[in-house]
Amino acid sequence: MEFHVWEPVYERILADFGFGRAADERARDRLASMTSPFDLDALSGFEGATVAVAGAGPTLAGEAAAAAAADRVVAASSAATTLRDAGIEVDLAVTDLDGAPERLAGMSHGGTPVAVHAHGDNVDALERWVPEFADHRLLATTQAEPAGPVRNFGGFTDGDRAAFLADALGAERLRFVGWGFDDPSLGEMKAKKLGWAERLLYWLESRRGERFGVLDGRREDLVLPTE
Ligand SMILES: Nc1ncnc2c1ncn2[C@@H]1O[C@H](COP(=O)(O)OP(=O)(O)OP(=O)(O)O)[C@@H](O)[C@H]1O
Ligand SMILES: Nc1nc2c(c(=O)[nH]1)N=C(CO)CN2
Repeated sequence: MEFHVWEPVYERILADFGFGRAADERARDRLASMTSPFDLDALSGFEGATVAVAGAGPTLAGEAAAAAAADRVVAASSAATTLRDAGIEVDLAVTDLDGAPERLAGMSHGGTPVAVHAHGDNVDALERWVPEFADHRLLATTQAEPAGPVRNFGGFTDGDRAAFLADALGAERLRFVGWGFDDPSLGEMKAKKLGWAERLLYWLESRRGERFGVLDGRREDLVLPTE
């Protein structure tokens, strides 16, 4: 997604959470200084594919077979390790290093590409964990304006960024596994972030002309983030 398309939505997210753009840019620049450009050609087989987008909701373990049935699997944060533990190959993990960073770093050395995201509240985690990843398997991302090796494909939480990445890689169909928007176990902040994830997925499906099954029965209460 072009940054000028993402930017107005990004500004709304910043305002809603009270996050600062300058802090995101500092984090992006720190990540840029620690990483090198990632060749997207390394992510083959997404073009025209059915891609499972795995979230870390409580239903994930029970839906692992649906992930395995897809052509490609993109998994958010701890969903990547859950699938891995279930014996399912993950083609791309997406993380802001909030959950299971050590295991994700290990997976990168084992061959899994990992999109590592910089934002204003994870600079310490970037400093601590980025050097532990296999450099050539680390795709650096930002929610601010892209700079140097750090890219912006759109999206906010790990899960919806995984979906925007699959879209950018040319996926034909997205199938959501391990997503639960009404998860009562989530604290206030996580629930609010998941609310934005849902809205962003609604935007993505409308841009793609697709209907994501995970949003069935929910659209009437959703407002596009551009409106
Ligand atoms: N019920 C759910 N609970 C938590 N995450 C969910 C749920 N449903 C979908 N997801 C998606 O799974 C992603 C990974 O969640 P996880 O708790 O492992 O990561 P996280 O690093 O805390 O996420 P983030 O930092 O993006 O909030 C979330 O970013 C969200 O997009
Ligand atoms: N500045 C900032 N950006 C974010 C944050 C956050 O806590 N702070 N959390 C995210 C997903 O958990 C994604 N982006």
